[in-house]
Amino acid sequence: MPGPILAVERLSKGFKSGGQLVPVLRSLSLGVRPGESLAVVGRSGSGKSTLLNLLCGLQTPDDGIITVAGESFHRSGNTSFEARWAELRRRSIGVVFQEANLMPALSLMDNVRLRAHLAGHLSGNERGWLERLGVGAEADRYPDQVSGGQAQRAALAMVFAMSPALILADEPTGSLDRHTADAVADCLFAMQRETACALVLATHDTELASRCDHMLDLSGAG
Ligand SMILES: Nc1ncnc2c1ncn2[C@@H]1O[C@H](COP(=O)(O)OP(=O)(O)OP(=O)(O)O)[C@@H](O)[C@H]1O
Repeated sequence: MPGPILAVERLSKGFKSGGQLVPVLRSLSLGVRPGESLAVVGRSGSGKSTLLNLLCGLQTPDDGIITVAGESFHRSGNTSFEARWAELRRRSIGVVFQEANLMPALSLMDNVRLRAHLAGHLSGNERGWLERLGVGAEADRYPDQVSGGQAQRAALAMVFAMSPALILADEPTGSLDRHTADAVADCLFAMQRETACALVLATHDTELASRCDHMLDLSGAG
């Protein structure tokens, strides 16, 4: 069995409030292997987004070690810490948010091309990713000319076109109606299994969470 793409050891994070450190995550450990998916659930404010931010280096832990695709980050990171995280986000970590973060001045196709190019994975088959995600016909449209569901499919095409080792998805279907959310989730899980990348998905949606291989409930983790 392959080793984990993502490994977290004794991760802790808190925020200062009224001069006191309020713990959000306390000594959390987890691992996700290639092709595996982990749902992160928990009540509002339990730390789901904080965990995802830590897993892509957008926030710094108070303690613990995060290893992504063989690169380890300790709390006491040296001066190359930011640059190493930026490089990992560019090449290996695909991030999907609740709202598709497409460049408004570029067509869906050029958004996918740009993301693949930045990751060093421009293959010439970027239209193929849009087609597989069901938005091939919209490839030449701009983000303000497509629906929320179509934009989110394009955001997924961007992520898969970069051939990531790890996808972090924060409420990826949270802004969509049930029918569209299910269709987008079908695409996400199908492509994730096919490409054998690891997926960490934060959600309030228990139905969506139950489609993942494992579940981590952060309620009471702080
Ligand atoms: N930059 C920050 N400064 C201070 N406190 C913060 C900061 N970011 C998050 N918090 C606090 O940390 C806790 C966890 O927030 P987080 O956004 O991770 O929760 P969540 O589980 O994603 O919530 P939701 O489901 O509502 O999106 C909350 O109490 C929040 O107020």
